[in-house]
Amino acid sequence: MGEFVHEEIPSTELDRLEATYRPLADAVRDLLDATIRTTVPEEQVRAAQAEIEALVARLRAEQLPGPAGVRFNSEARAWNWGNAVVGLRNAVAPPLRIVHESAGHAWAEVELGAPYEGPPGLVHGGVSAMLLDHLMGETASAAFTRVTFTGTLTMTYRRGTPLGPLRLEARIDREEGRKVWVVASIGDADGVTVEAEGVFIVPAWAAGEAARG
Ligand SMILES: CCCCCCCCCCCCCCCC(=O)SCCNC(=O)CCNC(=O)[C@H](O)C(C)(C)COP(=O)(O)OP(=O)(O)OC[C@H]1O[C@@H](n2cnc3c(N)ncnc32)[C@H](O)[C@@H]1OP(=O)(O)O
Repeated sequence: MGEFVHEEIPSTELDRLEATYRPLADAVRDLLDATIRTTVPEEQVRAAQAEIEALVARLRAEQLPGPAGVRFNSEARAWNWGNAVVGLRNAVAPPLRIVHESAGHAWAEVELGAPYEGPPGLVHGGVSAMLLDHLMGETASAAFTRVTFTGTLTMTYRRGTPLGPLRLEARIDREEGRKVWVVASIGDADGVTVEAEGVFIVPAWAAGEAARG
Protein backbone atom coordinates (compact mmCIF):
# COMPACT_ATOMS: atom_id res chain seq x y z
CA MET A 1 0.00 0.00 0.00
CA GLY A 2 1.12 3.59 -0.59
CA GLU A 3 1.28 6.05 2.25
CA PHE A 4 -0.59 9.06 3.52
CA VAL A 5 1.89 11.74 2.43
CA HIS A 6 2.57 14.92 4.41
CA GLU A 7 3.02 17.66 1.80
CA GLU A 8 3.32 21.24 2.98
CA ILE A 9 1.16 23.07 0.44
CA PRO A 10 -0.73 25.96 2.13
CA SER A 11 -4.53 25.58 2.04
CA THR A 12 -4.92 28.87 0.14
CA GLU A 13 -2.63 27.50 -2.58
CA LEU A 14 -4.66 24.25 -2.61
CA ASP A 15 -7.84 26.29 -3.14
CA ARG A 16 -6.17 28.00 -6.10
CA LEU A 17 -4.97 24.69 -7.59
CA GLU A 18 -8.39 23.10 -7.12
CA ALA A 19 -9.99 26.02 -8.97
CA THR A 20 -7.72 25.10 -11.91
CA TYR A 21 -8.10 21.32 -11.81
CA ARG A 22 -11.84 21.05 -11.09
CA PRO A 23 -12.92 22.54 -14.46
CA LEU A 24 -10.34 20.36 -16.24
CA ALA A 25 -11.84 17.20 -14.72
CA ASP A 26 -15.36 18.49 -15.45
CA ALA A 27 -14.38 18.92 -19.12
CA VAL A 28 -12.93 15.38 -19.26
CA ARG A 29 -16.09 14.07 -17.59
CA ASP A 30 -18.07 15.75 -20.36
CA LEU A 31 -15.73 14.09 -22.86
CA LEU A 32 -16.53 10.66 -21.39
CA ASP A 33 -20.24 11.30 -21.81
CA ALA A 34 -19.77 12.68 -25.34
CA THR A 35 -17.62 9.66 -26.31
CA ILE A 36 -20.47 7.35 -25.33
CA ARG A 37 -23.27 9.36 -26.90
CA THR A 38 -21.82 10.97 -30.05
CA THR A 39 -23.38 10.08 -33.41
CA VAL A 40 -21.16 12.35 -35.57
CA PRO A 41 -19.70 10.86 -38.81
CA GLU A 42 -16.72 8.51 -38.43
CA GLU A 43 -14.17 10.91 -39.93
CA GLN A 44 -15.09 13.39 -37.20
CA VAL A 45 -14.64 10.67 -34.60
CA ARG A 46 -11.13 9.96 -35.94
CA ALA A 47 -10.28 13.69 -36.02
CA ALA A 48 -11.47 14.08 -32.42
CA GLN A 49 -9.34 11.08 -31.38
CA ALA A 50 -6.21 12.73 -32.86
CA GLU A 51 -6.95 15.95 -30.95
CA ILE A 52 -7.49 14.04 -27.72
CA GLU A 53 -4.21 12.15 -28.18
CA ALA A 54 -2.43 15.49 -28.64
CA LEU A 55 -4.00 16.81 -25.43
CA VAL A 56 -2.92 13.70 -23.54
CA ALA A 57 0.67 14.21 -24.72
CA ARG A 58 0.51 17.86 -23.58
CA LEU A 59 -0.66 16.89 -20.08
CA ARG A 60 1.84 14.04 -19.80
CA ALA A 61 4.79 16.38 -20.48
CA GLU A 62 5.14 16.56 -16.67
CA GLN A 63 3.38 14.09 -14.40
CA LEU A 64 3.52 12.13 -11.14
CA PRO A 65 5.34 8.78 -11.30
CA GLY A 66 2.23 6.92 -10.06
CA PRO A 67 -1.27 7.50 -8.63
CA ALA A 68 -2.13 10.71 -6.76
CA GLY A 69 -2.34 9.11 -3.28
CA VAL A 70 -3.74 10.79 -0.19
CA ARG A 71 -1.93 13.90 1.04
CA PHE A 72 -2.35 16.23 3.99
CA ASN A 73 -0.79 19.48 5.24
CA SER A 74 -0.27 20.73 8.79
CA GLU A 75 -3.48 22.82 8.57
CA ALA A 76 -5.46 19.52 8.81
CA ARG A 77 -6.35 19.76 5.12
CA ALA A 78 -6.35 16.43 3.27
CA TRP A 79 -6.72 15.93 -0.46
CA ASN A 80 -7.19 12.77 -2.51
CA TRP A 81 -7.57 14.17 -6.01
CA GLY A 82 -7.34 10.78 -7.74
CA ASN A 83 -9.89 8.95 -5.57
CA ALA A 84 -12.28 6.79 -7.62
CA VAL A 85 -15.38 8.20 -5.90
CA VAL A 86 -14.58 11.70 -4.62
CA GLY A 87 -11.40 12.60 -6.53
CA LEU A 88 -11.54 16.23 -7.67
CA ARG A 89 -9.19 15.48 -10.59
CA ASN A 90 -10.69 12.09 -11.44
CA ALA A 91 -13.16 12.27 -14.34
CA VAL A 92 -14.26 8.70 -13.58
CA ALA A 93 -15.49 9.87 -10.15
CA PRO A 94 -18.97 11.49 -10.33
CA PRO A 95 -17.48 13.07 -8.04
CA LEU A 96 -19.47 12.47 -4.87
CA ARG A 97 -19.71 15.53 -2.59
CA ILE A 98 -20.22 14.10 0.87
CA VAL A 99 -21.89 16.04 3.67
CA HIS A 100 -20.95 14.90 7.18
CA GLU A 101 -24.11 15.66 9.13
CA SER A 102 -22.38 14.48 12.31
CA ALA A 103 -19.67 11.96 13.25
CA GLY A 104 -21.24 8.70 12.04
CA HIS A 105 -23.90 10.12 9.70
CA ALA A 106 -23.20 11.28 6.16
CA TRP A 107 -25.10 11.73 2.90
CA ALA A 108 -24.57 12.79 -0.68
CA GLU A 109 -26.70 13.80 -3.63
CA VAL A 110 -25.43 12.92 -7.08
CA GLU A 111 -26.62 12.75 -10.66
CA LEU A 112 -25.35 9.69 -12.53
CA GLY A 113 -25.31 9.71 -16.34
CA ALA A 114 -24.36 7.45 -19.24
CA PRO A 115 -20.86 6.45 -17.99
CA TYR A 116 -22.39 4.67 -14.99
CA GLU A 117 -24.87 2.46 -16.86
CA GLY A 118 -25.21 -1.28 -16.31
CA PRO A 119 -28.62 -2.64 -17.32
CA PRO A 120 -30.28 -0.29 -19.86
CA GLY A 121 -31.04 3.05 -18.18
CA LEU A 122 -29.98 1.73 -14.78
CA VAL A 123 -26.91 2.24 -12.60
CA HIS A 124 -24.34 -0.58 -12.77
CA GLY A 125 -24.51 -2.63 -9.56
CA GLY A 126 -20.75 -2.35 -9.09
CA VAL A 127 -20.99 1.44 -9.31
CA SER A 128 -23.66 1.44 -6.58
CA ALA A 129 -21.36 -0.70 -4.43
CA MET A 130 -18.37 1.55 -5.14
CA LEU A 131 -20.18 4.76 -4.23
CA LEU A 132 -21.70 3.28 -1.08
CA ASP A 133 -18.38 1.69 -0.07
CA HIS A 134 -16.70 5.07 -0.07
CA LEU A 135 -19.56 6.91 1.64
CA MET A 136 -19.72 4.18 4.30
CA GLY A 137 -15.93 4.26 4.76
CA GLU A 138 -15.97 8.01 5.37
CA THR A 139 -18.92 7.55 7.74
CA ALA A 140 -17.05 4.85 9.68
CA SER A 141 -14.10 7.23 9.95
CA ALA A 142 -16.36 9.33 12.26
CA ALA A 143 -15.72 12.63 10.52
CA PHE A 144 -12.10 11.78 9.68
CA THR A 145 -11.00 11.08 13.25
CA ARG A 146 -9.75 7.57 12.39
CA VAL A 147 -8.73 5.42 9.43
CA THR A 148 -11.04 2.51 8.51
CA PHE A 149 -10.84 -0.07 5.74
CA THR A 150 -13.72 -2.05 4.27
CA GLY A 151 -13.68 -5.58 5.72
CA THR A 152 -16.99 -6.94 4.43
CA LEU A 153 -19.60 -5.20 2.32
CA THR A 154 -23.06 -6.73 1.73
CA MET A 155 -25.30 -5.27 -0.94
CA THR A 156 -29.05 -5.81 -1.36
CA TYR A 157 -30.46 -4.57 -4.66
CA ARG A 158 -34.18 -3.98 -4.02
CA ARG A 159 -34.99 -2.68 -7.50
CA GLY A 160 -33.14 -1.11 -10.41
CA THR A 161 -31.52 2.24 -9.67
CA PRO A 162 -32.37 4.64 -12.51
CA LEU A 163 -29.67 6.89 -13.93
CA GLY A 164 -30.41 10.48 -12.88
CA PRO A 165 -30.62 12.23 -9.50
CA LEU A 166 -29.99 10.01 -6.47
CA ARG A 167 -29.48 10.37 -2.74
CA LEU A 168 -27.07 8.24 -0.73
CA GLU A 169 -27.08 8.02 3.04
CA ALA A 170 -24.96 6.16 5.62
CA ARG A 171 -24.97 5.79 9.41
CA ILE A 172 -22.87 3.98 11.96
CA ASP A 173 -25.09 1.22 13.36
CA ARG A 174 -22.78 -0.06 16.11
CA GLU A 175 -19.15 -0.50 17.11
CA GLU A 176 -17.18 -3.20 18.86
CA GLY A 177 -13.46 -2.83 19.43
CA ARG A 178 -11.88 -1.95 16.07
CA LYS A 179 -14.99 -2.97 14.10
CA VAL A 180 -17.55 -0.44 12.92
CA TRP A 181 -20.85 -1.58 11.36
CA VAL A 182 -22.33 0.89 8.90
CA VAL A 183 -25.74 0.75 7.19
CA ALA A 184 -26.45 2.71 4.02
CA SER A 185 -28.84 3.16 1.14
CA ILE A 186 -29.30 4.67 -2.30
CA GLY A 187 -32.66 6.09 -3.23
CA ASP A 188 -34.44 7.89 -6.05
CA ALA A 189 -37.61 10.01 -5.88
CA ASP A 190 -39.68 6.84 -5.35
CA GLY A 191 -37.66 5.53 -2.39
CA VAL A 192 -34.86 3.10 -1.63
CA THR A 193 -33.31 1.08 -4.48
CA VAL A 194 -30.20 -0.35 -2.80
CA GLU A 195 -29.34 -1.15 0.81
CA ALA A 196 -25.91 -2.02 2.16
CA GLU A 197 -24.37 -3.20 5.37
CA GLY A 198 -20.66 -3.18 5.96
CA VAL A 199 -18.06 -3.94 8.57
CA PHE A 200 -15.29 -1.35 8.52
CA ILE A 201 -12.17 -2.04 10.49
CA VAL A 202 -9.63 0.24 12.06
CA PRO A 203 -6.49 -1.64 10.97
CA ALA A 204 -4.19 -2.85 13.71
CA TRP A 205 -1.46 -0.50 12.40
CA ALA A 206 -3.74 2.56 12.86
CA ALA A 207 -5.34 1.53 16.18
CA GLY A 208 -3.25 4.04 18.19
CA GLU A 209 -4.63 6.93 16.13
CA ALA A 210 -8.16 5.53 16.54
CA ALA A 211 -7.81 5.49 20.32
CA ARG A 212 -6.89 9.19 20.22
CA GLY A 213 -9.74 9.96 17.77
C1 LIG B 1 -6.29 10.15 12.13
C2 LIG B 1 -6.23 10.13 10.59
C3 LIG B 1 -7.50 10.53 9.96
C4 LIG B 1 -7.55 10.20 8.52
C5 LIG B 1 -8.92 9.78 8.17
C6 LIG B 1 -8.99 9.30 6.80
C7 LIG B 1 -10.32 8.68 6.58
C8 LIG B 1 -10.53 8.52 5.13
C9 LIG B 1 -11.77 7.80 4.86
C10 LIG B 1 -11.69 7.35 3.48
C11 LIG B 1 -12.75 6.34 3.27
C12 LIG B 1 -12.37 5.51 2.13
C13 LIG B 1 -13.42 4.51 1.89
C14 LIG B 1 -12.94 3.52 0.94
C15 LIG B 1 -13.04 2.20 1.56
C16 LIG B 1 -12.17 1.25 0.82
O1 LIG B 1 -12.30 1.05 -0.33
S1 LIG B 1 -10.94 0.44 1.71
C17 LIG B 1 -10.23 -0.65 0.50
C18 LIG B 1 -10.84 -2.01 0.51
N1 LIG B 1 -10.47 -2.70 1.71
C19 LIG B 1 -9.24 -3.23 1.88
O2 LIG B 1 -8.38 -3.17 1.02
C20 LIG B 1 -8.99 -3.91 3.20
C21 LIG B 1 -8.02 -5.04 3.06
N2 LIG B 1 -7.91 -5.73 4.33
C22 LIG B 1 -7.09 -5.25 5.32
O3 LIG B 1 -6.35 -4.30 5.14
C23 LIG B 1 -7.15 -5.96 6.63
O4 LIG B 1 -7.56 -7.30 6.43
C24 LIG B 1 -8.13 -5.26 7.63
C25 LIG B 1 -9.57 -5.25 7.07
C26 LIG B 1 -7.68 -3.84 7.89
C27 LIG B 1 -8.14 -6.04 8.93
O5 LIG B 1 -6.79 -6.19 9.32
P1 LIG B 1 -6.34 -6.26 10.85
O6 LIG B 1 -6.40 -4.93 11.49
O7 LIG B 1 -5.02 -6.94 10.89
O8 LIG B 1 -7.51 -7.19 11.42
P2 LIG B 1 -7.46 -8.28 12.56
O9 LIG B 1 -6.63 -7.78 13.72
O10 LIG B 1 -7.13 -9.62 11.98
O11 LIG B 1 -9.01 -8.32 12.95
C28 LIG B 1 -9.63 -7.30 13.73
C29 LIG B 1 -11.09 -7.69 13.86
O12 LIG B 1 -11.73 -7.48 12.57
C30 LIG B 1 -12.30 -8.73 12.09
N3 LIG B 1 -12.07 -8.80 10.66
C31 LIG B 1 -10.86 -8.83 10.05
N4 LIG B 1 -11.05 -8.85 8.70
C32 LIG B 1 -12.37 -8.79 8.48
C33 LIG B 1 -13.16 -8.76 7.31
N5 LIG B 1 -12.62 -8.77 6.09
N6 LIG B 1 -14.50 -8.68 7.45
C34 LIG B 1 -15.08 -8.67 8.66
N7 LIG B 1 -14.37 -8.68 9.83
C35 LIG B 1 -13.04 -8.76 9.72
C36 LIG B 1 -11.58 -9.81 12.85
O13 LIG B 1 -12.38 -10.97 12.96
C37 LIG B 1 -11.32 -9.16 14.18
O14 LIG B 1 -12.51 -9.23 14.95
P3 LIG B 1 -12.45 -9.54 16.54
O15 LIG B 1 -11.67 -10.81 16.66
O16 LIG B 1 -11.73 -8.34 17.13
O17 LIG B 1 -13.87 -9.65 16.95
